[in-house]
Amino acid sequence: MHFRLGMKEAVELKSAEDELVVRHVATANLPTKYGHFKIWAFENNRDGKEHVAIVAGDVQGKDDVLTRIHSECVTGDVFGSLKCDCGEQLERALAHINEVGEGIILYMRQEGRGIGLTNKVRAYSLQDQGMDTVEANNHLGFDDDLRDYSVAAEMLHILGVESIELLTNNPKKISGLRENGIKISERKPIRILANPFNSHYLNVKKNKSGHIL
Ligand SMILES: Nc1nc2c(ncn2[C@@H]2O[C@H](COP(=O)(O)OP(=O)(O)OP(=O)(O)O)[C@@H](O)[C@H]2O)c(=O)[nH]1
Repeated sequence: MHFRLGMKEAVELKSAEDELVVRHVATANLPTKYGHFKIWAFENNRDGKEHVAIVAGDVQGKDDVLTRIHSECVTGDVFGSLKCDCGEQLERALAHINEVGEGIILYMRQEGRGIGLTNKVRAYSLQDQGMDTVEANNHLGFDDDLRDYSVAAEMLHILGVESIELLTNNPKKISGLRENGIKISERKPIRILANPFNSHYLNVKKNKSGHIL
């Protein structure tokens, strides 16, 4: 059956769609070495960026859902770089959520704290010359951290969780999500052992960027 929309309804529908930043595109099964998950694909209507949620169990309508908001780190997540703590945190989170049997990882395409992969490599090159992670960003003309959590919050709203326990050491993630209407019942620390290549980076995160380490 087809309905023809009047001009007024069509305009109202268009503006409601325009307000949605992100839309859910597809969901599929994702068996992994950490356990069996569902993968939800999302697309940002404004910048076309693709983000995914990795979900264990049925989280719709649930409280205190164990959740990690993970920003993309190709070097750490894919290549096993020892310069940061990203890859290990992602693995820990996947294993932990699988153990609990219910939870969410949002994998946000915010590479390099939002500056992108090429600029992160530029920043790494400056770090090779002695700058720390914050100084390198600033030298390139960027703030330390360009991330915003409104898209992540919208994805959590679409997944239908009531409240979350957030796996993070970063207080800005907590305030950024809360500002966007997400209830966080608890922060769960995510502890990683330092190695000789990332210990300076972790100290800078603690002393300059406010991470709880
Ligand atoms: N610009 C820049 N980005 C980096 C560097 N090292 C790692 N990153 C990025 O930092 C981000 C870290 O993401 P997350 O692990 O989700 O966030 P976090 O701020 O460490 O907070 P938690 O892990 O939740 O405690 C990723 O996007 C990495 O690509 C660096 O030296 N410079």
